[in-house]
Amino acid sequence: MAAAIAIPRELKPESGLVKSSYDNFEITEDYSVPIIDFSLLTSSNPEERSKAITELGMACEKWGFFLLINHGVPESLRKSILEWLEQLFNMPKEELGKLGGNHVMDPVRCGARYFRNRSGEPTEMGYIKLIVHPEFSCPDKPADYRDSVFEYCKRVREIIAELLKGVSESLGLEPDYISKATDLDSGFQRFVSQCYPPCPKPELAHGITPHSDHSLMTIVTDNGINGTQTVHNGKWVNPCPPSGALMVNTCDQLEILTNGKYRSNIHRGFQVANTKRISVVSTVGPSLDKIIVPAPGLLDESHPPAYVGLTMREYYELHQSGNPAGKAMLDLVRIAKKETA
Ligand SMILES: O=C(O)CCC(=O)C(=O)O
Ligand SMILES: [Fe+2]
Repeated sequence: MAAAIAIPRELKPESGLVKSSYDNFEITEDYSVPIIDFSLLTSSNPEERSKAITELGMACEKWGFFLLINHGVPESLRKSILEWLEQLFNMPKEELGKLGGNHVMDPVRCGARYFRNRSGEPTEMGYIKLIVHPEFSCPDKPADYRDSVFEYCKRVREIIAELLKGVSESLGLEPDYISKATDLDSGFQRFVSQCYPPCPKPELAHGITPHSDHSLMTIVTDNGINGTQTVHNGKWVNPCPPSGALMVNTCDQLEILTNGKYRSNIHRGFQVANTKRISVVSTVGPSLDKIIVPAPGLLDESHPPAYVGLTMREYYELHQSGNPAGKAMLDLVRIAKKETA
């Protein structure tokens, strides 16, 4: 039985926009982010593969984030998705809103949402959130892109399944441990996109509330205008992926499953001065009815379970029912450490 959890008031929908202490972190240009070569992770050369798995484990442990190259998603497919989104976000917001519902489990949700600019004023942006697996949902407007969206989502799901195989191995678990423990074949996948308006006053540019994602892993790409920033060592890093590279974040369900060894990363989507920015975010998580708990193989006397189990559905509904700043949602399932005498 999953534990009953009270939702703190500040996470309820009526609370609206959330300010966060992460907003005060400075943005640094001085960094070198981990890059994982997907072709090495799937290489038939055991040495190459083993090295790539070690690098993957390091990236998950030290950053909770990496750039993925040679992933095999055709550029034409990515472009087609962005073309569709461009048309979708050109629709009047009221029309966009009519394409979907309002409940967190509605398969299509879209319309306008808000973030704060630097002076604290709400700024409107377009968004769409689709549930794309195990059932695939996608509006038919604008027409003719459904097959591309389906294909992109399938490719992303396959990449994440392969990455999670490597993650299992990097932890010394069986390659299919995470896939089995999460019932990944029926995993809960979403396709999310946001359209940030250009910011006419660069000094006021800002972004959505810093947060961690609810799933196992998230893959992010954009219309070539980079703006997904990630927290590392108390600073904001803007990784600026090389052309075609995908950004990968580790998420809350992976933190729970690894008992905190691979922690979910805090990130935010940022507005860019004078240019419209469209981000494309794909989250892949456990099957909705699976209760996710720390892997027994990673527990011992000095590493007791650090999180209580919830089903993915419970966790997702809690995560989406408010505006969870930072890791507020994960904090709800964290077990307080026992005081030692
Ligand atoms: O829009 C972005 O750049 C990131 C969005 C994001 O983090 C999310 O949708 O979970
Ligand atoms: Fe996110």
